[in-house]
Amino acid sequence: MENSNDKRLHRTLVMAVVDALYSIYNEDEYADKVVQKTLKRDKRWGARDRKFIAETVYNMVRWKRMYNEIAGTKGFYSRENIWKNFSVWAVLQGYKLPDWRGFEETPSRRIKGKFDELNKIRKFRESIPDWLDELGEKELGEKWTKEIAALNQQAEVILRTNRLKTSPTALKITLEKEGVNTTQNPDYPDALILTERQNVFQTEAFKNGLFEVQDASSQLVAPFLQVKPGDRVIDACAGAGGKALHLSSLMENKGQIIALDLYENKLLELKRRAKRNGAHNITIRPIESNKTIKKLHNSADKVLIDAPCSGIGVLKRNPDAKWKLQPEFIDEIRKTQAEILQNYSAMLKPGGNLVYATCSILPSENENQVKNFLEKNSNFSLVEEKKISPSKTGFDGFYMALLVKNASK
Ligand SMILES: C[S@@+](CC[C@H](N)C(=O)[O-])C[C@H]1O[C@@H](n2cnc3c(N)ncnc32)[C@H](O)[C@@H]1O
Repeated sequence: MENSNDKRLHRTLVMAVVDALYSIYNEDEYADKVVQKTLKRDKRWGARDRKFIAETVYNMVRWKRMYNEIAGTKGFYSRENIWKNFSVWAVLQGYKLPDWRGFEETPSRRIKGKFDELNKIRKFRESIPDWLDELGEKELGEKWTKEIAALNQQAEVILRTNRLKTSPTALKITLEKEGVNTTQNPDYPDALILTERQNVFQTEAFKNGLFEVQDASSQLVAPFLQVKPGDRVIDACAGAGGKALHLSSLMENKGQIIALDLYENKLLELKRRAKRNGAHNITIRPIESNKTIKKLHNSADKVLIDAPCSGIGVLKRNPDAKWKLQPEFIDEIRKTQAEILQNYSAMLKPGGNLVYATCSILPSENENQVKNFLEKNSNFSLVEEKKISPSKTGFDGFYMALLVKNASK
């Protein structure tokens, strides 16, 4: 906790934070979208102002339960309650509270005492709902304590070099010329990690398709499928195409990638991104019914199932998901995962590779799904699996399993 008396709060910035939180809590809007919109509100805001708004909103969402407990504001989110939570945040950050209406009776010493007390209990310390804390402990045992702590750290901004257009070394130099400094990590060959958080979508390098923003763990999924130029690949849950674009780059634009998803709007976004990336070997196909899948039976050399999941592995990126996720949703998504794995694996040719991946760290969405699938499908075998731990890597939590469909059956 910082304790500097010259830290001052600026009313317009605090108002922007309160408005943003109001939208996130009451209008069911995603935190990242709300922050983006809020930052556009005043062109005079400089880099420090923008940083204050973005970081404060994320931190207040991330530690919401802790602030609710201290401020006594559980349950509903009137502006008055958001101001109360804000004053708790400000006291804990060492701000000298200005003489504004609403701040007069803030009990600074009691706030600090209550914080120390609650900090001893994991569900308060990590600011998560009871059910999530119970589920994490049930599934991961002792490991949960470290993982949830890591998932509460702010995510770094990571770029994936588009090798269809450039190399990581060349991109690093190009970005430096645009004022964006990055570092490399030998474990993630295509990745450039920003040394300082900034908006990279405005760079010419981005507009020219030289990179995409993609977490380091997520960058391990496409290479795990072991594609080669000329393959026919199905990306069965392609969404807006983070992995499909990477596959295209690994395939050097040769062969074919069929990108499927239930939602056409996501695939249309993929198409726009593919154009910017110069990725010409991706065809999009919305899944209209089981017929779409049946027509593709036994047709692919490689299948990627980047399955819909709880997203618990990417909480550092989406802290509002802690409040939006419901246990019933996770129960449903497990059923969907099992169905997808069973039905979509049939699109693979004998001898082909299948990768099942999620951005979850829960065994029930990961290795247990694969184990159940293998028990029912003796014509598949497990080649390798990777469980990516946020606490060990500092990046998102991911799971990926490489399966092969036996050639003889
Ligand atoms: C983890 S996201 C995919 C992310 C994407 N592959 C990427 O790298 O950017 C899972 C995707 O599965 C899609 N989905 C959900 N249910 C599906 C189903 N039954 N069949 C196919 N896709 C589905 C969702 O719309 C979502 O885009």
